Amino acid sequence: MDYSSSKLNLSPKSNDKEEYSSDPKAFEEYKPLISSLPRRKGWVLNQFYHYQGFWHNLFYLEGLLSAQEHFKPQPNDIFLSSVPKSGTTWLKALSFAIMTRSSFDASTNPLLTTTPHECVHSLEGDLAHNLFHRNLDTPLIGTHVPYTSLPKPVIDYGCKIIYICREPKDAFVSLWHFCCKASPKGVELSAREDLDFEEAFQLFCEGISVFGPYWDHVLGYWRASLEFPERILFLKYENLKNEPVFYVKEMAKFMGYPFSLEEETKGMIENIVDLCSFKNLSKLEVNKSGWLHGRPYLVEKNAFFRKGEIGDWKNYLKPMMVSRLDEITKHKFRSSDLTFNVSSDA
Ligand SMILES: Nc1ncnc2c1ncn2[C@@H]1O[C@H](COP(=O)(O)OS(=O)(=O)O)[C@@H](OP(=O)(O)O)[C@H]1O
Repeated sequence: MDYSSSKLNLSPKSNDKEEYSSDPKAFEEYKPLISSLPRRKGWVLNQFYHYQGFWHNLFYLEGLLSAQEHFKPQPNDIFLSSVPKSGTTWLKALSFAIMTRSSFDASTNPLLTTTPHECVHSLEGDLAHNLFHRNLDTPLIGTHVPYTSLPKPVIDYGCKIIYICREPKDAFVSLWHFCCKASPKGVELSAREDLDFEEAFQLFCEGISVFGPYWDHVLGYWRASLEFPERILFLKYENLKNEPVFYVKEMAKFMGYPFSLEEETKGMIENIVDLCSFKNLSKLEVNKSGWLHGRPYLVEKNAFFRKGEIGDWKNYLKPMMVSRLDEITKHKFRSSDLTFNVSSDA
């Protein structure tokens, strides 16, 4: 099996415009709708469009519209869903390693030579921009699409979904760093307008971030997971970080690939946790250098591996910012029993 993205023909072209799609004609039909949507200044790309209650950049919006119209899942597909910067890369790696563990040993796993984002393609990104051609060997699909915007067959077929979320202050800090490393196509990073931290913070608080409002995205999947617990597994980055073995076991059970007693005794769960750890993945050559293709902006693969810690917000947010974000989180989640440890000492 070749998990690289080369088959997908998603390499960035040197003349890619700032807001491009892989084949502009493929999305022509969505132009009238898109041009009628409310829009705002985005973070990396110029515009965010407001669609079905969430903010999207053009590339992913076109992908989403196409997925809503054309995408047919297989009933055994498992969707790995998240708001950006909540643990997507890690979730992809873990799910891929769980699902493929009988096909590979420690020295042959594709994760050693292929990035997690190329092992598990994204619905509104890679797949939608490549007419949904996919590798059916591993029925895993990544997505940042909000629950209420998922293509209807994903819900109707009862596809399983694993959702990961992260404490919002850490998610914001991670997103800001990532956006500083991403550059619109055709624009040198050094020539790019700086992304002002305070301005990004203000936008994030107003709900204007990619696939945001952040809180609404989390709440959508949280409520759905309470309604359909057999179909949606809701994870928090912090819990996965603190108790990886427990949660990897839960994930495998949920996915329908439970660990046998023999596998557990042999330390298979620990092996997967180690393979997919930040420490291990971030030092692999494949994740250290080169560009990740198939994105609407230019970004190096190492931008997906920064620190991988809980509580890095303490190094960036002023006290006023901390209380503002904590207040928004409390307010937004007030009618749910969803909590993050929002105290400033977390
Ligand atoms: N294996 C592993 N373990 C723990 N943490 C990890 C791992 N891989 C990536 N990361 C950290 O996750 C942050 C990136 O978030 P995402 O993967 O959701 O980004 S994306 O949505 O796919 O663009 C980003 O967090 P920050 O370090 O806080 O910026 C990454 O460093």
